[in-house]
Amino acid sequence: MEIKSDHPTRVILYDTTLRDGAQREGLSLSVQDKLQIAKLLDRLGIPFIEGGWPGANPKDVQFFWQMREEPLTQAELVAFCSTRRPGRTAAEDPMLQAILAAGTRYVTVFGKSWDLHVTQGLGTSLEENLAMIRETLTYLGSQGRRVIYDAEHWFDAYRHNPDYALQTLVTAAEAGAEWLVLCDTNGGSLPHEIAQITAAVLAESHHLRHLPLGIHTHNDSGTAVANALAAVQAGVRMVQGTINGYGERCGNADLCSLIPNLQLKLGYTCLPEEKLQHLTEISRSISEVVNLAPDDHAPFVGLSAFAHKGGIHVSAVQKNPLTYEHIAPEQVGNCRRVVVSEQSGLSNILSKIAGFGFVLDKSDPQVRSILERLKTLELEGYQFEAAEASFELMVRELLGQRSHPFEMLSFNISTTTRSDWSSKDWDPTGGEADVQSLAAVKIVVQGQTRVTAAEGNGPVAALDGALRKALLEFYPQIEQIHLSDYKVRILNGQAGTSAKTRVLVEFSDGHHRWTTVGVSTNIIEASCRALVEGLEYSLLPPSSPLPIDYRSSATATRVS
Ligand SMILES: CC(=O)SCCNC(=O)CCNC(=O)[C@H](O)C(C)(C)COP(=O)(O)OP(=O)(O)OC[C@H]1O[C@@H](n2cnc3c(N)ncnc32)[C@H](O)[C@@H]1OP(=O)(O)O
Ligand SMILES: CC(=O)C(=O)O
Repeated sequence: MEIKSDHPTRVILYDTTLRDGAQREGLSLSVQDKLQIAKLLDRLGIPFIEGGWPGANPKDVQFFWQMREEPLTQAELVAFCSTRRPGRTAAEDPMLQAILAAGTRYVTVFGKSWDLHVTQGLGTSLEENLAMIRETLTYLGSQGRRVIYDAEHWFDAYRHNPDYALQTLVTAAEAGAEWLVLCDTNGGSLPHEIAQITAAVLAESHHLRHLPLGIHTHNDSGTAVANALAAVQAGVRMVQGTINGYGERCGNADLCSLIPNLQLKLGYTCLPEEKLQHLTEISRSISEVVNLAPDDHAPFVGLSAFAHKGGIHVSAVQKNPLTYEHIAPEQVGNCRRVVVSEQSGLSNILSKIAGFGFVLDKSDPQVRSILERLKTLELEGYQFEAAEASFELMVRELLGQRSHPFEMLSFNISTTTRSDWSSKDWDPTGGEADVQSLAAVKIVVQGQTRVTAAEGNGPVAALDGALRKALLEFYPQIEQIHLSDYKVRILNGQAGTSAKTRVLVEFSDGHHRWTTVGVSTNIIEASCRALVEGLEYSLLPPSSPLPIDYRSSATATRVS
């Protein structure tokens, strides 16, 4: 397929997550990860996917090799490399042989534009750098490769020595480049500078064989996306960036922001409309593959990008989403969320409890009592936006809809050490059971009292074990439930050992996750409250498909 920028509103996307993105500190991709990401980008409809620098490391060589077995469905896979080294021919340069061996139709070559880099980085003459650009591109062209030319440090180069910078671009154009990409490599430029310098390059188009221009920006000034948008508005037709803005130092231009801004705000076409709706899913899938927690606050695709917390906002959004949303979340495959906290008003409560199946009116005193209880508990240290399962149980309690599948009457926990504990080297893993906890619980389940005990390497594990022992007999589904996260926060540190502790416990049944909260001056009690609520929540019947309408009578009726 021919990838062209012949329509005035078409912007060609070029993804470099697998190359420049992989230069991010803390990110390391296996060949399998790279293959998976390439497929996700292909599915999103990205036309150019830069796969890596074959020859720079054996992993990238292997990746390109494997990609031959599993070709992409619509995207062009691109191999990346530098111009030849000074003082040798292109054909002799092993890097260029590795690039050819990668077997892609397109290659991207980066060359020096800034005289400072030529004399101090490469340690060669300005003439030799021009020869390196010319001979590399000519050689790759003679081997049947189509070349995208990345002009490294373009904007700094142009500011320092515009004549020489332009000579490098003219050289690349005359040597057969198909695209000239202006790179803000150090990420130091601001949008107005990008716009001015891009316009100056476009004014020289007749010397550049009227080749289309691209933009590649870094986020060191926090303006990578704005800079890329400024360049597009000035006339470039290719945008290079990475998913989630991964990249060296402060990252590259984030395609997850760029694409919707270009497409939904500025009227350019980058992706087919139906593909844009996959953006959130692809962003999160890629963060999963690279093993980095997604940024919840990322524009467009973050979990909180359309989460409304302030009561004023929720009230208005329910009347018309345009009041506090810049686009409809569905356009990028995200969704609107309402969170409950001390910042809530009645509208937050109504919206949230409708999700639990309860439909009430704003004028209903029960709604106000839920709101008041929420605010009182948040003052005591609870945090319900992070613990929606506890919030649902509290709502059910206040509406007389909490079923209490069991009741914990009391618990007793002891922790003992081995006799030689103080003389042993400390093992932070708890290793050889130097410390053991024993928990006993007394609970009533379906009218029957049970006393059970269990050991664990800590008090919470022992308590969890004892509770499960009692519950399994009545609720075998408890077997599937496990604790997936446990967070502790000291709320008033200055109070020392009598400070309040907030415990958040996350549970999972392998399909769903839910979180509960407990607050107490005693960390064991706070944990126990969160534990008990988490297990109780798992025993709630599945949400009723029809919400229950509390508006017309005291007795609940289903809304049809
Ligand atoms: C702006 C960018 O993001 S460019 C891409 C940057 N990415 C990376 O560097 C990741 C991959 N890099 C690597 O694996 C290694 O650096 C390699 C394999 C490329 C080179 O490794 P080495 O040969 O050991 O060299 P080293 O990394 O120490 O130095 C880089 C060399 O490339 C040269 N070089 C830099 N840019 C260019 C260029 N455009 N054309 C030719 N040579 C270049 C430097 O002058 C330096 O050469 P020198 O050793 O003669 O001084
Ligand atoms: C080519 C490239 O990655 C840069 O100049 O930033």
